[in-house]
Amino acid sequence: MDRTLAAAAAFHAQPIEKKMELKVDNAMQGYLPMRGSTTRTSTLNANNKPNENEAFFVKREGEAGVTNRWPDVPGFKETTLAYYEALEALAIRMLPLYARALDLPAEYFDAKCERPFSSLRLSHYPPVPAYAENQFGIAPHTDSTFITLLAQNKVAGLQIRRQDGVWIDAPVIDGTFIVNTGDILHRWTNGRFLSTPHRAFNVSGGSRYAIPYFFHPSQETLIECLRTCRVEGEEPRFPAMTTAEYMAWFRGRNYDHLRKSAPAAAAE
Ligand SMILES: O=C(O)CCC(=O)C(=O)O
Ligand SMILES: [Fe+2]
Repeated sequence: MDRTLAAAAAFHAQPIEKKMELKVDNAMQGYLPMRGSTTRTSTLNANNKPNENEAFFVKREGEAGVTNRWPDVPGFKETTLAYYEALEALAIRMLPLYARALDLPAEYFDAKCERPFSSLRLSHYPPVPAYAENQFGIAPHTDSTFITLLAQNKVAGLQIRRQDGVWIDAPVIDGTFIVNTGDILHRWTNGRFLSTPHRAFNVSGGSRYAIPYFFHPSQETLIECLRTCRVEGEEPRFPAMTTAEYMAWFRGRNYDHLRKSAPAAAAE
């Protein structure tokens, strides 16, 4: 955790020209500049201002279609890949908990998440002394994931929205992870599991880094209402879509460099 947070700091400390050499591509690999995203998929808030953060994305090394881009930062590749592997293993170990909680066989999700279509995000939130109206470090949203494993931050700033609509500060507990349920699990369970609304600011006066690991099922896995999540005769609330289809829609809306090529379909 500490080493990966340090790698995030080292990456973002580079001059902007170096970072721009690895500018994010259509597969969401590389560097997303400041204000390069606006969280448009969110139904929580009319997000219309770009997010006050910059980020670097690492995808699953060795996965078909993945060509990670690596900066000239000593140890960066080794550190981030080791962290990636450890978090992938942790997420996979958690799958039986979800399966059992949904009255499914413990191994139900294992084969569907064999090659997780995941990513690691290394974000930098520069200090913003006073956020404007409707401006955030990252705007209110839910993640697209099955689950997100978010290493606890040394610098507070993450807030979570309770079901009654009140935003609360996520408690900072050293050495732990926050596990956020994402939209894929929400859809798969026909809305039974709620994806966690959250947002972040940085009013600390110094830099803030975050290293969420976004865990998704395999690309070809069909996310279709689980049989234990609806009663006989009830219609699924969400159309069935593969992980890859869902992600294409999600990214097309939120990331400026992908907007033109975004598929128009499938808005909820
Ligand atoms: O900065 C944080 O603590 C949360 C980041 C986040 O929610 C995201 O990148 O999706
Ligand atoms: Fe998030």
